[in-house]
Amino acid sequence: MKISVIGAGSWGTALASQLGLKHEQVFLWARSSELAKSMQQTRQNSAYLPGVSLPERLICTSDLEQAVSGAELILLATPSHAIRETARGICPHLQNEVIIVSAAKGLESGTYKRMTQVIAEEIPQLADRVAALSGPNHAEEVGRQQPTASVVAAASLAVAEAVQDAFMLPFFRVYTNPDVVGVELGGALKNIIALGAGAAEGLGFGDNTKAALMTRGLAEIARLGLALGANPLTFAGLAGVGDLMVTCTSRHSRNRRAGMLLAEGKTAEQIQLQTNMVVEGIRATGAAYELSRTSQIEMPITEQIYQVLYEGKSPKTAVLELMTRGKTHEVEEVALNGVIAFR
Ligand SMILES: NC(=O)c1ccc[n+]([C@@H]2O[C@H](COP(=O)([O-])OP(=O)(O)OC[C@H]3O[C@@H](n4cnc5c(N)ncnc54)[C@H](O)[C@@H]3O)[C@@H](O)[C@H]2O)c1
Ligand SMILES: O=P(O)(O)OC[C@H](O)CO
Repeated sequence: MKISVIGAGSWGTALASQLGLKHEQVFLWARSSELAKSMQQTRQNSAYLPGVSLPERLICTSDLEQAVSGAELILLATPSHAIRETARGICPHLQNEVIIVSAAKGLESGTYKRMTQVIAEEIPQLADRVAALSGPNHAEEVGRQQPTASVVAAASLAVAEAVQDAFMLPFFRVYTNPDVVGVELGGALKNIIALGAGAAEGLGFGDNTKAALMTRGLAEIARLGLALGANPLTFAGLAGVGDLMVTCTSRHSRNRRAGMLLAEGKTAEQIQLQTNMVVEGIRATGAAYELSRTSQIEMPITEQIYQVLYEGKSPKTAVLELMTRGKTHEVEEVALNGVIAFR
């Protein structure tokens, strides 16, 4: 089986190196020919995942046609803002039976679409063979083969199981879930709450504050998810609370670190310029804020983080406004297709 990983950032590199342990023909495509050459020679991606050795048989290339032609499984691991152009770029080189997996966690700016929707639009002939991989997965730990659980979502069980089979290793356990909407929204929206958790930490607040943000953050993620057609139970799983926990607390999280910089008074623009790595939560906040307005869903934490990122509000004021907003109930049950969900 030929597998291609498109995008040689931290996540693409970690997943390619994992797949290279299991499959004979694995290609890792980097946009930069220098990076591809250096990875091929040194067996390291020192720019994005230093300290992780790439398996000998992994082929690193910047030739897109070489990477994808004849592949049976293609993993798109660029940042979410590059997924549309990446899907468009691979399209002419594809064979019919290929499965495309999105590893990106974000929503498209302007359209607010999920990544599998974007891919299906660009490669319509494969719309029923597109899946999303998500969960509490930091590249730095997967690259070092630390026990990790992940979830693959696809409308077709056969597609989800094919991806599950391709990725399963003793240190990487993959579950399937038919709820593509919930899995993708969980992965994209937790980054917003992680910005808040980092900001709270940067302001000197402790564990109570972080727990409150994570719990109420999950409530608003589930509220929007429900409105957009997700199964609310997905948010109790790996792509929901699992990823929220890891991103809000891990030293590896770029979104959490970005939040800490917000607390120091840095702007979103300054934070992006300070790192070569993507901070998905910044764009996701804009998308979620617009979605919450059009769906008339209350997302107070997202709204405050939006105002900090895009309107210059101070994180301290945002915390005060969250704490002093009108009183409300914690749990409101709603019935949805026979499932009891919490609002
Ligand atoms: N890093 C992780 O631990 C992790 C885990 C799970 C999911 N993800 C998700 O995976 C996606 C990629 O994240 P990452 O951590 O690998 O990012 P990264 O910042 O480490 O690397 C991004 C890579 O994408 C490349 N890139 C940027 N713009 C591009 C474009 N227009 N076309 C092609 N390539 C482009 C960069 O050159 C770089 O190689 C994100 O959506 C992220 O949320 C990351
Ligand atoms: O480093 P972050 O904040 O982009 O998070 C990476 C992954 O999404 C964690 O699951």
